[in-house]
Amino acid sequence: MRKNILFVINPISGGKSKERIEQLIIDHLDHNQYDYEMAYSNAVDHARKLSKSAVHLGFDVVVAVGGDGTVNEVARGIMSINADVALGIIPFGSGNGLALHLGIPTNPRKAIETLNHNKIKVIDSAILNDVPFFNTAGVGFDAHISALFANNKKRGFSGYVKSVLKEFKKYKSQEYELTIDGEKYFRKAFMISFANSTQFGNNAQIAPLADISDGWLDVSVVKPFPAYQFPALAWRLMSGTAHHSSYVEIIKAKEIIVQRKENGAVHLDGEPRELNGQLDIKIRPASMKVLVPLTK
Ligand SMILES: Nc1ncnc2c1ncn2[C@@H]1O[C@H](COP(=O)(O)OP(=O)(O)OP(=O)(O)O)[C@@H](O)[C@H]1O
Repeated sequence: MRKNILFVINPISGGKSKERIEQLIIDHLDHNQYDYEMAYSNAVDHARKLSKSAVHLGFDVVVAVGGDGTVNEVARGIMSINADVALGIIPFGSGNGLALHLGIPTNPRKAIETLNHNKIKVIDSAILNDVPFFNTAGVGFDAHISALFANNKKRGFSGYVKSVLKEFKKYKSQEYELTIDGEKYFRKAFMISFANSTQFGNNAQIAPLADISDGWLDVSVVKPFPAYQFPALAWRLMSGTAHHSSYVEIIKAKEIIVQRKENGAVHLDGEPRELNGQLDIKIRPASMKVLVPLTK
């Protein structure tokens, strides 16, 4: 049976031109299987609305052409109406954490070909104060960076690295009270990630043992560390060995309540939100269908 597929293209994600994408879709999508349409998001939250309308209209697949923020909006749009509709991803962001975790090629032609294979993986998602996320959420330094980076017109990896190095010198770790599945943990932390997948993006693995379909989140607490340890920790992230660092503690969780001494930025899939007071994070097992490569 033929399927209807909508491509939701974020024109600004990753600071990358999307000029070629329409032609690549025309050339490489299997037109025997799919009737396609394309739409461009024009502002924050528009991709969610486009995706929601597509599901209302009976589309079978909605594809996010962008990074984790676009994936988040498209997936939220799907989930709000009918979680049986599949999410596709053509990675075009700065980090592309979920796509990289799922093995979706960063080459756009290959990512389009992945859609033709029709292989579905059912993944978990999670909610933070009722807002869904699919890859990682967090508080502390990475949320602070995502808040700064969101106001920076120049997206992309090099801008990100510059912000990280500049802010690292100034940032102060904070105290948190975590209630993880009923048990209390008091931690001073540089940052805390609530990881559904292994990585934030760019293969930086904050929770190397996370499994996106196991019904658990990995809470990864990065403790305060001396500046000279920064390169060693960065190496641990990039080599998938963060769990072996004495500065990293990882706790499996289904529900986490976070109390903070000071309010501060929170990120969901890399996009910042100002959320004050208590944070309540819960896993939603097997709640989203994603088109993935045959090998996954
Ligand atoms: N036309 C637009 N103008 C401004 N912002 C937009 C537009 N369309 C979408 N957005 C917003 O762009 C934000 C960033 O998108 P996205 O996260 O996909 O890219 P990225 O941050 O470069 O990649 P990653 O999250 O993988 O690092 C999203 O939060 C989305 O709401």
